[in-house]
Amino acid sequence: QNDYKLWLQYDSIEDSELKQSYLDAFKAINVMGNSPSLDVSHKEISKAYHSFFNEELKTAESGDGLLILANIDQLPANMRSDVKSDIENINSEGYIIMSLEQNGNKVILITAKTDIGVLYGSFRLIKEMQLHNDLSNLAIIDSPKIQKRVLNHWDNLDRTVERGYAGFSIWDWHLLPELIKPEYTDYARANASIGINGTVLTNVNANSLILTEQYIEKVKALAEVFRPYGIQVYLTARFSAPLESGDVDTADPLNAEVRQWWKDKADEIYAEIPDFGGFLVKANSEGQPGPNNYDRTHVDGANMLAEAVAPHNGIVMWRAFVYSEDDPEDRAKQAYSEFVPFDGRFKENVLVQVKNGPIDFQPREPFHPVFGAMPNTPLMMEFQITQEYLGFASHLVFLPKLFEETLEEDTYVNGENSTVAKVIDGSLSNKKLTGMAGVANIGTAKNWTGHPFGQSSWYGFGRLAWDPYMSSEEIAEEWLKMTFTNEEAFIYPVTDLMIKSREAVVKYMTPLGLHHIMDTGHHYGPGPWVSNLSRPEWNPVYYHKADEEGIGFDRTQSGSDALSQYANPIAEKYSSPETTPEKYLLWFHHLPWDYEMDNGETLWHNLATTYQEGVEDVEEMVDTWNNMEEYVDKERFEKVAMLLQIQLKESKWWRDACLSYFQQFSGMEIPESVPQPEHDLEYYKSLEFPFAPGIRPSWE
Ligand SMILES: CO[C@H]1[C@H](O)[C@@H](O)[C@H](O)O[C@@H]1C(=O)O
Repeated sequence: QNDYKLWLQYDSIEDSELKQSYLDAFKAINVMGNSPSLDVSHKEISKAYHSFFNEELKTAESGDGLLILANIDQLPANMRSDVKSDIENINSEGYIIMSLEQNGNKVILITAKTDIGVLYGSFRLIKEMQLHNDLSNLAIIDSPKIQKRVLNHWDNLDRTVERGYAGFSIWDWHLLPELIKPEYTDYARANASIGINGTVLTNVNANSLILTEQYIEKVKALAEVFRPYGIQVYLTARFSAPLESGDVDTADPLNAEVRQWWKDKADEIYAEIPDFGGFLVKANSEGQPGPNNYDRTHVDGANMLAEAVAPHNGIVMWRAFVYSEDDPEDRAKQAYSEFVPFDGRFKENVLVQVKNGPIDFQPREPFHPVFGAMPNTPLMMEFQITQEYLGFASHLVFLPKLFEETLEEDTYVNGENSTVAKVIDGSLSNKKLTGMAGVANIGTAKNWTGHPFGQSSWYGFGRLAWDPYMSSEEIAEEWLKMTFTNEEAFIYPVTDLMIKSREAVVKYMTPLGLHHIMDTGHHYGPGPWVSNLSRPEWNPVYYHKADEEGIGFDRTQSGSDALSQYANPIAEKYSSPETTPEKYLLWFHHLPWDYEMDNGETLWHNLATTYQEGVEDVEEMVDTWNNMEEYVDKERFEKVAMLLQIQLKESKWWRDACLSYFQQFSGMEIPESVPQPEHDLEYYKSLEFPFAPGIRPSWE
């Protein structure tokens, strides 16, 4: 029950002084105007009120302690003038929450330029109470800094979820449009509460069936549930859909009939779903069709779709996650070389969607060099909330810490302080269209995300999409208070646990800049020995390049020269191992096992001790959590405790398997402070995981 409610627990407020102060400030509600979004705002506030105070929220026209909800257009003139200058400072989704005097009464006003702004303000007021903040003198003005804040569901129409570890897809296509599950509304509430305003319902490895009349009707039903919550639906467009429909015999983006097909398709969708968001496209990547099949470019493909949705204010999110034959020696270079030459040639309503790093959602990657390198193209950030490479839903990893690290990185393209966050919010080169996408970790699991702490990464993604300058610590604290309890003796240690969890996973999986050494195609557990996958770039050996000489990927001039895709001073600084941050050492350099590091010890020694530190970090997480029993309900306490034991066991598995494997090449002893591996290498190699389709995608 608790676990289902996510961060919308609305725990009853027990502290009598606090409760009284809230009841003094907030006695009744007056919703001015009428709309579905105002209705759901009213409903949500009433629900929270009842839950906090065990009292029904009354409506009233006036009086002391009144909460007024109104779009600015509905406000009486005197109140409008009270917030006149603030209104100029918010955007169409922003809101104002103000304590005001009215005819001798104290009231709280939530107002905005749109009803969705009022809804966001309503969730904010509720949150102020969840956080136990003071309500007596409110002056909150807030607007999202990024426009398109979108979840990407890698959900297939058969309800498997690619890289999903929390059950099946929540979209019950078979029973739609008739059966509208309460989960759809709860999904919308949760997303609206953190400002997510878009959802791509279908997998980027797309199925063109979703674009047929039968499915559009189902999509429409979901769009209707989401609309009052300010959430637009988007679909993935399979590039070969016109061809597969049988209407035309090509999908060439420069073919007139194909262009017309997409225009007609867009018209058909918009006739049913007038606020349809647009398309997300994975083209010419991992077996997906695309414009290259017809010797056309990504620009040709994206612009064709952009033209089709433009009359309806739709957008196209065109993914930069592509491979290229041009730089076979280094996959990290491929997206840059495929996309940067097209800078400035995409239509206005195209966002190029770029993963945070140049490889693939690793525990740690340097930022993607495309950020900053396409000043004339709107770039959308793509983060992965589901933990494909980070222990699935069995490991506790608070991802906002990872997201924050990327957003804070300095690209230096316009001098110092040209951060990735500024690329994404458009401020660095004055972009009109901005966006951030998160690959969802949501499924039919009773608690939505499998691991109870997986909810915090969903929550944190939403918060960072709203404000990419937020600190991950603040996010963790908010989430913990809203999800569990406000007790300080719980909040401080568990915030700390969450913050450290990200570095822990880096240490016990891929320390010192190692990457993509996970097992075969499912990516669960260690597999540094894997070398038999059909594409060389899918094999761990391609990335760590361990041999008798050393370990690491040389991306300097003497190697793949991927470093030259970054601006100076990065390119210069990272060209020598001495001046490369240790966290990226083996990302950029191939170094001998006895290379001496800052602490005077060899690379091998540091590799081994860092693996061990990762294990010790998890031990600390286990201890911290075990001390929290009195603050958490039994069900969630025990679930997290058991999962942490799995994480501990698997951190040792990672350490032992990787050190056994790498030791064959280093020929050096495992330092004394690190336990000897429990098994021999053959044992680790022999472990098999027959994961279900979805977790292991069908394109492999
Ligand atoms: C949806 O496909 C995924 C694929 O499962 C995954 O292993 C890889 O990380 O990225 C692909 C992508 O982002 O397109």
